[in-house]
Amino acid sequence: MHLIWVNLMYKTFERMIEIFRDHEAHEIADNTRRSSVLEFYWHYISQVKGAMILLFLAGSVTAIVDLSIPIFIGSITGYVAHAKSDNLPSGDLRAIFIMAIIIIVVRPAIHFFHDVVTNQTIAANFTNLIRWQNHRGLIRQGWGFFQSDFAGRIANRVMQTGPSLRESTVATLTAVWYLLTYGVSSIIILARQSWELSAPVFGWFILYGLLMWFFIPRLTQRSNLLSKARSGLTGAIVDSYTNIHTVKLFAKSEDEDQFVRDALESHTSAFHASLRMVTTWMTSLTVLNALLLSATTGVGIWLWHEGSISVGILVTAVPLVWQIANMSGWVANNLSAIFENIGTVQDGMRSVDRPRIMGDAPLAKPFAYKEGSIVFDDVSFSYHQSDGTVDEIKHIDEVSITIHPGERVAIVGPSGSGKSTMVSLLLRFFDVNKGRILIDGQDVRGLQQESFRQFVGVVSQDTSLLHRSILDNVRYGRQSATRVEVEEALRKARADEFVLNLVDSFGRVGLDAQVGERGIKLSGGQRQRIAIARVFLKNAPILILDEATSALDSVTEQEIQHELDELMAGRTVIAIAHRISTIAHFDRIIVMANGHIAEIGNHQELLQAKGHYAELWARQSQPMNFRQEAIRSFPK
Ligand SMILES: Nc1ncnc2c1ncn2[C@@H]1O[C@H](COP(=O)(O)OP(=O)(O)OP(=O)(O)O)[C@@H](O)[C@H]1O
Repeated sequence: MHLIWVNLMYKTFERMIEIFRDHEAHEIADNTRRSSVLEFYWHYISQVKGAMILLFLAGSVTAIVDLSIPIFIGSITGYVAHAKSDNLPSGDLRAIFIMAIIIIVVRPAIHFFHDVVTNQTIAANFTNLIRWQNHRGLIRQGWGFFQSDFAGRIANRVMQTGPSLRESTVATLTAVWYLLTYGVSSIIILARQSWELSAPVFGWFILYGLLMWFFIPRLTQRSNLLSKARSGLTGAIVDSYTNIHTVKLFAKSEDEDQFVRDALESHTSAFHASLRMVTTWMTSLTVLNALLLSATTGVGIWLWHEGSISVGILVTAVPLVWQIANMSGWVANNLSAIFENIGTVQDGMRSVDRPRIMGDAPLAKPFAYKEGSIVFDDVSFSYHQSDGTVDEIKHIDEVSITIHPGERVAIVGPSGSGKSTMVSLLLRFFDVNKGRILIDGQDVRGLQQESFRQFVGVVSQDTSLLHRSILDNVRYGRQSATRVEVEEALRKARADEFVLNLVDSFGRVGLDAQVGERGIKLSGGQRQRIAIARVFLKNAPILILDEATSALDSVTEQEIQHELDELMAGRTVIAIAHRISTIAHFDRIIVMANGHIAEIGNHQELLQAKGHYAELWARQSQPMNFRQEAIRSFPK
């Protein structure tokens, strides 16, 4: 029965902050400008004001209750010094009784309240509210955003910003506020007895303030550098693990060691620099506290000797300042943690508090599908360089083409000629620098991106899968699909057989088997077939096939090609291919060279033109002729 009440009480506190609250209104990445640190803090704190006010009140009451203890010690000493042991006046007895109640009941109760608000209400919920909102903002960033940073570093920033922001806020509201409440009250209490007695505490506060003024900016700056070094280190390590295949393949372990070693060395020296500052700051405080204690004791004894204060006041003053000295170490620890955490938050802001790249325009409209026409109208585009400037090279150069509804168009051309970039522009992963791209007469820049991408099925070159089950991966094409529909899509993509035999390390089989991070437990061809199954399931009216069957053996490719041809019927298709034989039957073929359209026409027309395409065709046919020749001349 008791347990139920205890659980209920904990639950009440745990539910005070709703992590997934009203998130659309709180997306920081929607900001068009970057926030200051204070604005960034306020953005999150303002969402949990109630809990923060409770924490603030609990901290204030704790300081006042703690303050009463030296006062009571002083009072009791006073009573004992003047009264006889068998005859304590009833007023003194009452005061001792009140002190007992405060120590035995009130103090534990208020500490419990403080802890329950800090731990149950704030710790987990506030941290994860920040992480959730930051992740939501980041995942909506444009593709280009993720291309220009380490995934590990971005993840580290999302993970670190939450706890650091929470810890620094809680420490400010508890430690700093405690010291202020306790210290100012002490000065008032001592000054009411004698201003000389309060002078050391007063002086201590001024020197403490000066120390803070000197150390805080330096601590912040070094913490910033430390945090940056930590993110860089995580990024370097994660990058090695992510690309482990390349590392092994090229026997680059030594080089990778050096790469991570460099990052670790930068981190160590940033750490040393930060800790040097912390050690100097702590030592200065210890000296300051020693001065406070000896000055208060000296002044107190002198005043008592002069007869200006009683022994009770002297016995109150010494533990009062002793508590300030004790706490100042704790507060200093908290302060250095606060600034280390502010540094981490500032580092996190480099990823989290960024204007959204390639977000929807403010008045973006939902896409209205009509018949699937696509127009590239005098499109030019250059990628941005890592310093944010636009590359001088035109990666797409004044391209104009109209693709009619239901038309199948192939794009061929040498590597780096801009084929995939054309597709990225159509999907609005990047914005054109000149011209416009229209789908069904609607400029993609004025459309809600998710609304038109719903109508486009894409099999891309990079067929990495999510670390989830086969079922979840295929359902990425259409969440509402039934298991039977998923099985049918897998059958069409010739993936049903190998999926049936899949077993993961937890014994899950078939559709429920997990595929491993980025699908590495599957072969390249198997991953590609899962990606094709997704597109079968999505059943979108516009298809983009970027080297969709490049990883397949020729038998499987032919089998799937038949299903793909059926899927393509009546849909607008753009297919990128290196193997021309797979697209020779398309309605039109575009030959790209250095970002522009070099040739355009159907297979026959392009062969007759005797240009790049004809040359490419001849080259690709050659090995086959040679092979056939070889087979013919093979001894029977
Ligand atoms: N994210 C990027 N940032 C900067 N430059 C890029 C980026 N992606 C591609 N490029 C450059 O744009 C040019 C065209 O690349 P694209 O990927 O469109 O070529 P492609 O014809 O699809 O090549 P492939 O056949 O090898 O896939 C290349 O010079 C490439 O270096």
